[in-house]
Amino acid sequence: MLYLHIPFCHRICPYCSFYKHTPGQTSIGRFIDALVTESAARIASSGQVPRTIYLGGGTPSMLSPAHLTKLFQGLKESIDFTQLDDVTMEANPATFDEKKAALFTELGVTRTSLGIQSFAPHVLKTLGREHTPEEASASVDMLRRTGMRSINIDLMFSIPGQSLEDWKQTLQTAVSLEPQHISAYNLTYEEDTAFFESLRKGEMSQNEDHDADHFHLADELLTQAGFDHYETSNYAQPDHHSTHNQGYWSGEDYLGLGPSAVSTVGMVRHKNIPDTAHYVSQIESIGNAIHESETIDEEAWRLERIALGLRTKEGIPLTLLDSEGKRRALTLAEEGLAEMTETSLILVQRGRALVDPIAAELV
Ligand SMILES: C[S@@+](CC[C@H](N)C(=O)[O-])C[C@H]1O[C@@H](n2cnc3c(N)ncnc32)[C@H](O)[C@@H]1O
Ligand SMILES: C[S@@+](CC[C@H](N)C(=O)[O-])C[C@H]1O[C@@H](n2cnc3c(N)ncnc32)[C@H](O)[C@@H]1O
Ligand code: SF4
Repeated sequence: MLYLHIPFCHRICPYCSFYKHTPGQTSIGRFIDALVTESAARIASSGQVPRTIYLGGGTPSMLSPAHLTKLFQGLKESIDFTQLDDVTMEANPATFDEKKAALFTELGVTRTSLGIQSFAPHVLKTLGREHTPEEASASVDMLRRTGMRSINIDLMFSIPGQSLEDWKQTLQTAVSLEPQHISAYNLTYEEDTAFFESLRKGEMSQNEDHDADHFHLADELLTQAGFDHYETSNYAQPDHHSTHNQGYWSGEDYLGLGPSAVSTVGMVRHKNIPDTAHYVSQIESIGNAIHESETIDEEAWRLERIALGLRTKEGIPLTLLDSEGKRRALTLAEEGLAEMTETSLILVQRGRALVDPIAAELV
């Protein structure tokens, strides 16, 4: 698995804590050279043969056709694209036209994840998004017309000012566009964001009842529309589950390259420097941009497997739980929040909305 971080955005959304910035004076050509150099070097030194590639960000779709072509040509020098199961690229509506959409497929992208967030104009405004609902729908149509194998739509819920009816209409519009995958994220107030600051000042407030109501509505409506609710925030049509993201949840090794990207190979986690200018100069001078490294001990690994595994519909193997955890798991089953099989603990519908506090209780 290979993750590549493209840190550029046209505008910074007030809820987003991922590493990103406007391009400013960055030489994007030099950045792409650095990413290609780093990919070849880290693939060779780790012995990892990627089966999936994920281009995230930031906003990879805002790269120009020439820069996208340069990036993919460079990657193809060290990666055999015929051996890949899946190549995902994140895209924002209104950052590509039909010609660029056709180029995505031509270059080898098989799955596009579109950050639509909402189809309600007032919610898009609260989120500081640049696109209109019409542009979002047009982007989905454009990708489909150019033969994209799999289209994901990212949506967000429990946003201040978003009623349950707004959320229902957003879900219905998303379903009517017939994407193969929908991600529905509960808004989180991440530190160092404008939303977090508004929450701290009391200008925004969190409402756990809204969180649960919006979660259950998505579960009901999307499941009825034929989607498999395979992870807390993810719904897929048959055979369109994200293999790359499933790799993260099941604890596979992965390489994460580009500024701020995280890798985990053989219980060692590396994080690249979250600064594009430093990233480029370090790759050019010493060939890597690793900023933090840690060996994950067994206990930390166990806790991570529980927190991520409980989010999936397969649940967690009981062998991950200590005796106290097993006792708590039995209580969860008695309370109707989980199901215990001979080998696994799986959250049932009522428990799935409470996955984070339940995971905290089990460890
Ligand atoms: C890193 S963003 C990149 C996608 C793309 N740039 C965009 O904005 O459409 C990936 C997704 O994470 C989700 N996301 C980002 N910040 C979030 C937050 N604070 N709470 C919940 N979901 C969030 C959004 O749905 C977003 O589409
Ligand atoms: C929030 S998820 C959205 C996934 C999307 N819903 C889908 O189905 O493909 C993707 C984001 O997670 C972050 N991300 C994923 N893998 C990463 C890694 N290895 N290192 C750093 N960030 C990563 C990036 O910001 C990326 O844009
Ligand atoms: S949500 Fe997407 S477009 Fe908005 S700042 Fe984050 S990465 Fe950029």
